[in-house]
Amino acid sequence: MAANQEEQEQEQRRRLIAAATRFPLPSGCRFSYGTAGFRADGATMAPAVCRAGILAALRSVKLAGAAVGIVITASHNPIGDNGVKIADPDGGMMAQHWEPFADALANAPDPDALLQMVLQFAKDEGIPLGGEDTAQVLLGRDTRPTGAYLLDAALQGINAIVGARAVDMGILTTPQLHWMVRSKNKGVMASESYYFRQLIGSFRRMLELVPKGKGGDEVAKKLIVDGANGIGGVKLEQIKVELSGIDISVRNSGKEGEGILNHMCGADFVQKERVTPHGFNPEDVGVRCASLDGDADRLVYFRLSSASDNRVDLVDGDKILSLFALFIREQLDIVNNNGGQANKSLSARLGIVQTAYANGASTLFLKSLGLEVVFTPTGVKYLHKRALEYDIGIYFEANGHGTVVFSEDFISQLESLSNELSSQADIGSAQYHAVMRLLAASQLINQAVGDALSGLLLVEAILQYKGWSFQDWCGLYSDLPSRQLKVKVKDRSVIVTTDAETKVSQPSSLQELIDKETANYTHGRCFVRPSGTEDVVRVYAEASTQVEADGLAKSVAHHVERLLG
Ligand SMILES: CC(=O)N[C@H]1[C@@H](OP(=O)(O)O)O[C@H](CO)[C@@H](O)[C@@H]1O
Ligand SMILES: [Mg+2]
Repeated sequence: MAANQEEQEQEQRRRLIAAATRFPLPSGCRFSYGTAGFRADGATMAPAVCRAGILAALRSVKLAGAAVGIVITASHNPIGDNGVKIADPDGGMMAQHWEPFADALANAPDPDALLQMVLQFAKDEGIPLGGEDTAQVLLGRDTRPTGAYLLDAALQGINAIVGARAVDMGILTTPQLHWMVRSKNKGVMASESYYFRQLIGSFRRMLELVPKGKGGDEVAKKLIVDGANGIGGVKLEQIKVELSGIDISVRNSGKEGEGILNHMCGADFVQKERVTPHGFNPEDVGVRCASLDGDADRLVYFRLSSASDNRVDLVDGDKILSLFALFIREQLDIVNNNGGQANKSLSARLGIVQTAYANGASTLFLKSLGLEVVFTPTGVKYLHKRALEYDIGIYFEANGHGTVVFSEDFISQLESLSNELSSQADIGSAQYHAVMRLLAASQLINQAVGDALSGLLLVEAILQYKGWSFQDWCGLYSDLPSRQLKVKVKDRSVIVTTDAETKVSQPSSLQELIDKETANYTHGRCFVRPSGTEDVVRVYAEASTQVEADGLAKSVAHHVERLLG
């Protein structure tokens, strides 16, 4: 072995031992890379975050030095929590087949075990350690107080891999960081100002394409946004002056003294509690409002129904998805039915992706439009992957996380059609406008991951295009009453599900009981699954009245307790 190579190997070993020694794993601590990466009390997270740094650098080396991302956030969870997740070079979640290694690495009991694990994994996966400039990792974090400390732990993890370079992108929304990773690998400027420019520019183009006479009055342009006292509010404050054609005021904006992150506010709170967030009052009755979560990757809309209490009419992820689907279908129809010239039509497979938590009324509505609707297990990584199988894939979780993904092939079809039409002086035609709207929408909506800021701007542009009020949108269909319950059991992994989590395969007696209970209710639907982020079993039930949905959820929860308690 060349002396130089031996030195580098020794250096690699030394660095890994040093990093692991600096952040020892407290005894009894166990991390699991779930749907949202590692997540726990922020004060206990440093060992997992440091090891996530090592992991991200290894992933970049494996992928020939392509940029990989690390986000330090615990999303909608309380301010004391924190977490870490890794973004792959395409801006999506880390490939699932690396998750078992992520778990093993995070739980390596001591520095030597960690070193052996990394060396073995590198050998098995063919990861060449010890080279120069072999990896780059972009880092972002949200506004949590433990963020700076954990960022340092992540940096030390990354620097434990020889040849890895860490780039701190600053305090960002989660989708901004995912966008930057994707952009970096596509050779686009991966800066915040470029991200903002893309959002602002494509939003402006969308508004320019609103038919004359639509677009609504000043009241329709008014929007109040609950920023969850997190980073989304901060960023929206930063760009709102540059967004013409819309009048945004931000509450719970994350400014000093305005309130606590995610406390009595934010998309998760509004969607679960169905009441106004902190900072809203009776004067807001009837105004269109939106709510972001703590890292701004979830978005829901709401309206305070009356001045006498704080209940809201909710527009959740399912209804945002429905609005997007209607809009895109309409544009495709305009493109394909205009003039009927076959050489100017677009063949596009449009697919809708939901999970079992999607309200049954939304699925019925989408299917009644003739759309293809498919289901995946819970978790963005499953939805996003499935959506990529279409020319245009639209996915949303009911809780407000989702986006619209366009295939590269479809984008080039759009671009050549727009060139063809403009060269034939067809730029005044409805067909040309529809093509331009689809192109602008593909620029506006984040292609890497669900993004509350870009989703909000697409919603606002579509409402103006359609000349729709909140009421028009909300009235697309009526949600079936539903209830979600959590059940604490000894070991939630005992439950195994199938058919996109809609059926329990083990213990089989449990599915029989669920079927029996469900049969007692009109429009009854019920499923149970172990949570991927909390130590609970979740029960979801739907029925034609709230009392019935509550009754079904409760009786099934009892069976879960009795069988697995
Ligand atoms: C019912 C529900 O809302 N589940 C959430 C929650 O997952 P669970 O596996 O249900 O704990 O957190 C995930 C990550 O944020 C999110 O993707 C998912 O939708
Ligand atoms: Mg989030």
